[in-house]
Amino acid sequence: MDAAAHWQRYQDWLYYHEGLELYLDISRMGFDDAFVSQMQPKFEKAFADMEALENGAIANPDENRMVGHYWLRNPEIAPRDELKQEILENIERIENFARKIHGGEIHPPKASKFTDVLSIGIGGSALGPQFVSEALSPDFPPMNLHFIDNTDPAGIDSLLARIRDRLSTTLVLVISKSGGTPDTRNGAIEVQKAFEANGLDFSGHAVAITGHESALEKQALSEGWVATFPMHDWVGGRTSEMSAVGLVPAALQGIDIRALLAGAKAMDEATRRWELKENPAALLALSWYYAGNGRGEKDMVILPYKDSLLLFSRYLQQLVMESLGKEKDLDGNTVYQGIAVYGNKGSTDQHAYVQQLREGVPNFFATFIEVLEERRGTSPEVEPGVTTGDYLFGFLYGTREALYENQRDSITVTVPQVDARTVGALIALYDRAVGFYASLVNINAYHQPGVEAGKKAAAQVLQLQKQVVEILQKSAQPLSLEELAVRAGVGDRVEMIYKIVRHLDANGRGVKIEGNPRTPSSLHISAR
Ligand SMILES: O=P(O)(O)OC[C@H]1O[C@](O)(CO)[C@@H](O)[C@@H]1O
Repeated sequence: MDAAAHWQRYQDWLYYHEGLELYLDISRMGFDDAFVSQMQPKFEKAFADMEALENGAIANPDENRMVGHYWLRNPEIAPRDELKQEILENIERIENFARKIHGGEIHPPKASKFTDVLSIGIGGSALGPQFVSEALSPDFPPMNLHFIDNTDPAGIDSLLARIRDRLSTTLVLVISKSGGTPDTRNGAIEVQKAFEANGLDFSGHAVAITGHESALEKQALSEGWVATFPMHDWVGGRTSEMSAVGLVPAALQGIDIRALLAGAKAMDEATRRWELKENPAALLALSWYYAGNGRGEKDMVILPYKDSLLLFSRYLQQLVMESLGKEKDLDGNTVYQGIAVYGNKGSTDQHAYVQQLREGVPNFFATFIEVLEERRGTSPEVEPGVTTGDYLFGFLYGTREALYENQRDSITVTVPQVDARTVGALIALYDRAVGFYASLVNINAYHQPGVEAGKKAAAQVLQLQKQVVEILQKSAQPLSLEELAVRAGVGDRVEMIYKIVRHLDANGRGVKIEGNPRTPSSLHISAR
C-alpha cells in the first residue's frame, strides 16, 4: 500500500468520540472489506446479545446471573427500580464516607484522623483499584493507598514494615466479592494480628466490601467493623471497578469518582451503536478477531506511552484472559478460546522487548495508547525546539512504523490526557470489546470455571501437608519419601510429598530432611 492509500485508509477507519476527544485508529490492522462484510452478521448477533445483557438477561448462564456492570455508571438503565435506587444510594454513601474519613468525622479509635488506606484483595478485587490509583492518584493524596494482593508472607511483612508507624491511623479495606477467597482472608488475618500485636482494635479500622451474606460480611457485622459496602452478585470481579470495589479506594484517594463514572457512561453510550464503524468497542473486537482468526492466534501487546497507565496491561490481562480464556463454547464444543495479553509501557519497552516485536516471532498485534497532553504546564527544551514529550511521541510513532514495515499490525488509541473521565472511558471501552468478542466466538465471558481447578488442587495439597506432619509426629524413626507417601495413602504422589517436606523443612516447620538433596529417594524425613 502506498502512502496515499495509507492516508485514505486511516481516514476511512478513524473513529473519533467528540465528547471524550478519543481517537481509535485500526487502519494498521490488515483486514479488507470482504472480511468486514463476512463479520457483519456475527456483529448483529453481538449487538443483540449486548442489548439483552444490558436489559437484564441471564448473560452468565452457568452461574444463573445477570451481568450488570453497565448499570453502575448509568443507573437509569438498570432493569428494576430498586436496583437503580441502590446504585445511586451507594455512590452517595461512598462519597459521604470518604468525606467523613477525610474530615476526621470517622476516625481511628486512638487518633483523630486516618492517614493511610490498606486495601486487601486479589484479582478483580485489586487490579482495578491498583490501575486507577496508579493512573489518577494526586501527587499529594489525602490518604496514601497500599495494597496486599497476595498470600505471600514476605510481601505482607514488607508492606506492614513500611506502614508500621502509621498502623494506628490506617484504614483497612478487605475486598472480596465471595468473601471467602483464601489469599484475601489470609492477608486480613495477618493484618488483624498485626493490629492486635500493636494494641490496636482491628474492628475500629476495618471496612468490608463484599457480597451479601458472605462470610466476610458476617464477620464485619458481628465484629462491628467501621463500615460494609456491598458487592452485587450481578457484578463480576473483573468488571467491578465502578462498584464499591473501585469507588471506595478511589474516593479515599481523592479521585473524582463521578468523573470516572461519567467517562465510562459516555463510552457505554458510544458502544451501544449498531453501526460497526461508529462503535469503538466493535472496532476493537473486529480487530482482535482479525488478528487471531477468531482463535486468539495472536497475543495482544498493550503499550501505553505514559507512565501513569503502566498498570493498564495488567488490568486488561485479567479482564481479557479470564473472560475469553475458555475451553468450551456456549454450545458445549471444545474450542480453547482466549487472547494472551501482556505489556508494560513505552518507550521503556523499546529497551526491553520491542526488539522481538520488530524482528522476532510475529505472534502478536500491538495496541499503542497515546496521550496527547505531555504534562500539565509547559515543557523545557532538551534540544533546540524539542521536548522530552516530543521524544515520547516520536518513539511511539517510530515504533508503530517500524512494526508495520515488518508486517506487524497495530491499533492506536489516542486520548487527550489521563484523567478520571478518560480512564473511565478506557475501562468501559475494553470491557465492552471483551463482551462483543465473546459473542463473536460464542463463549460465556462472565464465568471462570478454570480457576476452580487450581483452587481445589491447592486445598488437596494443604490437606496432604497436615497428614504428612501427623504421620511424621507419630513415627518413631525417620521415613523415606516413598514410605511417607504410602502411609499418607498417596503412593503415586511421592513427588508432591517431597515438595511438601522440603517446604516445611525450609521454613523450620517441624520437619527435618537428612541426606543428599540430589537424590531425593535416598532422603530420610523425620519430625524435628
Ligand atoms: O473478590 P473475590 O471473590 O475475592 O475474588 C477475587 C478474584 O478471584 C477470582 O474469582 C478468580 O479466582 C476472580 O474472578 C476474582 O476477581
